[in-house]
Amino acid sequence: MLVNLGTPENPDAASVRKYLAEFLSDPRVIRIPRVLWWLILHGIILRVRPGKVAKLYQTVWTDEGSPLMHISRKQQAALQLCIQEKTGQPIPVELAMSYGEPSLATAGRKLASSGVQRIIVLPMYPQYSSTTTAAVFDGLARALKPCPDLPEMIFIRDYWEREDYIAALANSVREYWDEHGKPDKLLLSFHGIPQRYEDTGDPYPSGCRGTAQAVIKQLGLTPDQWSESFQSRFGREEWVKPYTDALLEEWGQNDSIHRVDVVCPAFSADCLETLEEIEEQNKITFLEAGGKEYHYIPCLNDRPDHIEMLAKLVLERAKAWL
Ligand SMILES: C=CC1=C(C)c2cc3[nH]c(cc4nc(cc5[nH]c(cc1n2)c(C)c5CCC(=O)O)C(CCC(=O)O)=C4C)c(C)c3C=C
Ligand SMILES: [Fe+2]
Ligand SMILES: [Fe+2]
Repeated sequence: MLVNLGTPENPDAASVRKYLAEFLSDPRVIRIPRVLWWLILHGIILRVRPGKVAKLYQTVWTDEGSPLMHISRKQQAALQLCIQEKTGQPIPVELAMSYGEPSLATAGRKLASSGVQRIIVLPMYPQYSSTTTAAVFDGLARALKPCPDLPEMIFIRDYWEREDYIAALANSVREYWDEHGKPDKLLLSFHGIPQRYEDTGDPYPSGCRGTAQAVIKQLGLTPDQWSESFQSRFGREEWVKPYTDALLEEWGQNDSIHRVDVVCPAFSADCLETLEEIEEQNKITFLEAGGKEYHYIPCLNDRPDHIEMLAKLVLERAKAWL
């Protein structure tokens, strides 16, 4: 079972409101006292944000729907094919989303009721976070509550330390540079979390820093040729730094930095946060601050080396079962 975050059904305010209401009600995501948060969420955020964010979704929406959903479906199909080729067995790959459809409940019950007795759960987050990976765990446990006969389950916690994952990332950057030349700076921009979450034990930022170090080592870049940063802040509290937008603004003003390339290794699939925030908004930030050239390097999506890596990851865990 592949699991990703989820996305609105349509790029309109009503769909985005429904999606945000579910996402932002998860105590793994927003950690402030429930009653206070309920008042803020329903009193302010869900009145103002859906309309604004729906417009952003419209800029990245495709004929096949939300990029995140469309790419997740392609990953699902490619992984199923790859596993079949490797094992000779038609092992079903189900797709589920933490928020929205196909929900963990829909996918979990479908598998359980079709007689599946062993499930490998693969949250599509290379770096573990309490806000994402643990939310999948909670959601699955909740979804399976009505099920009297639980299947056996393996829950994959993270996979950023795998050599083949790091190699796929490095390959994607190298291939991009073969075609488009090299930048003055490579920015590895990861989705952020509040600093308070790291301070109270969420290991996600350290996983991101570890990922960056490993990729950079494979690319052979020197310290002046790259940076890591954290994007997609939400709310007023301090998030993990450095902030992607602030760093790009600073680089734009720097006369010796003409071209920047940005890659987003915390995302296994392109989505609003990469295609709108990084590819569109932050490009404007960098260019308006004085930068000359800005390139966004896509996520691993359904690249063959990504799918191959995911298949190996899953089959290694399933070894005792096959
Ligand atoms: C590594 C993955 C992610 C982490 C960690 C993460 C933490 C996190 N996110 C929010 C708030 C929002 N995120 C939103 C979109 C979004 N987030 C991720 C991934 C991670 N989030 C993805 C893949 C997406 C894109 C979904 C899509 O439809 O394409 C949004 C919705 C958009 C918006 O309103 O801006 C919010 C809100 C918090 C608060 C958080 C950690 C505490
Ligand atoms: Fe997010
Ligand atoms: Fe965002």
